[in-house]
Amino acid sequence: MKYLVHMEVDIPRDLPAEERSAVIAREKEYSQQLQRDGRWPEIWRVVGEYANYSVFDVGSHDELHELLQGLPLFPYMTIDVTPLAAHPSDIKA
Ligand SMILES: O=C(O)CC1=CCC(=O)O1
Repeated sequence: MKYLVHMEVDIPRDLPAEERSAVIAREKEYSQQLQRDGRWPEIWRVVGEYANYSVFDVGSHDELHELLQGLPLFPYMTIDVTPLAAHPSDIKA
């Protein structure tokens, strides 16, 4: 099942710089592991914003929920999820 996910990041300004760098590094590692195993096939920066659009390819709503809750930046994010279905005009389908 595929999902379009919008993540907007808002890290509090008073978070110490070291903690900020550490959480961003953990986020990158977590994300790249999911990209490698195929569950996070697309990630795109939104131009001019600390936000991304991502595509997740997972087995269930519950699995996606667990993955999103596990994001190191989860406490600092606003997340919107759109479930995707096949389009009848898609020539790949
Ligand atoms: O920078 C972002 O958009 C938040 C994020 C998600 C995965 C990652 O590495 O950073």
